[in-house]
Amino acid sequence: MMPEGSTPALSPQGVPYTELSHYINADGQHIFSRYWKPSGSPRALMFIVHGAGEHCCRYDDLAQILTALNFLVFSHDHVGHGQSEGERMTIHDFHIFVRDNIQHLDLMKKQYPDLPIFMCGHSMGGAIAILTVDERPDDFSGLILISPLVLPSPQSATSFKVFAAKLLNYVLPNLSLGSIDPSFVSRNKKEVEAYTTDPLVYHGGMKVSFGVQLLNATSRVEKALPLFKVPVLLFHGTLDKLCDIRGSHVMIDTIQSEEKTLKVYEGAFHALHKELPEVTSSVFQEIESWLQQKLGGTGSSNIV
Ligand SMILES: O=C1N[C@]2(CO1)C[C@H](C(=O)N1CCC(COc3ccc(F)cc3Cl)CC1)C2
Repeated sequence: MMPEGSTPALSPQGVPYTELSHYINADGQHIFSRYWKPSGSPRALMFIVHGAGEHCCRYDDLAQILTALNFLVFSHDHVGHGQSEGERMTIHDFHIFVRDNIQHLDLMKKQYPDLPIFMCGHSMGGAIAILTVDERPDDFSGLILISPLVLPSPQSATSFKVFAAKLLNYVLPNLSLGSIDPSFVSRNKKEVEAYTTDPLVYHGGMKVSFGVQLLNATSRVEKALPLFKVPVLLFHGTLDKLCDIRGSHVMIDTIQSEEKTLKVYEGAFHALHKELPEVTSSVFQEIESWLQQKLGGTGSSNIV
């Protein structure tokens, strides 16, 4: 029974959190979490980190591929996103995303203390992933990045816009910089349609204050790269207009990891895991073989 007079906390969609898997972050906010479990006992954990304005349930396809490899996949909606609490796409310090990531990581390490852990981040989620691994390098066996935010794209952050954003942040932090153009997300029309019609995706404008936090993130990422040693598998499309492919080239040239691979997809847009079939199937195959090689041996459900 709920204590006298208190109503159950509801998700932004009006669902009681008692009915949703979630954890409570350091600010007391309900963070919607998601788990995809393999049929057999898991041989490793994969922590998926979503990007700006979207949510973790958009990673169902990737999660299915991974559970078939006997990975237990877990993720959550960042504060201000999807089914988690918090004003939509509003953050006063980018590190909050990293802090909440580490809390979820520690919850899962407690439950599965002996399993290797990998992380996969897309776009802004790539920046969050890089900064999470940078804080806990010994906790991760590898990092997969799908068009990560390392350098802001010249479109979204011209030097004037950067200057204006930082100045405006003091006077009009809630001014909108405009919303993400769905046609930049993918060449796959069905995926653009899915993105545009997804009620859990935030389609409002990006606040100046959020843009400034993203710029903070890119400078923190650039400072972290020279000390980065975890194995990395990177993917980027040459026609990505949302996150500059130069960021992935800078990353692959700067990190100290012995194992580092960058796969470039000619002509591809931003969300490579939701691109034209030949791109997305190639990305999933590359991820599968990279993980199998990291874990040594097949271990997939079909016995060969
Ligand atoms: O499938 C997917 N992918 C998504 C959506 O759905 C793309 C989105 C995502 O994370 N980003 C795309 C937009 C980009 C804007 O960047 C800025 C804007 C203003 C500014 F001042 C400084 C920067 Cl850096 C950040 C990263 C996740």
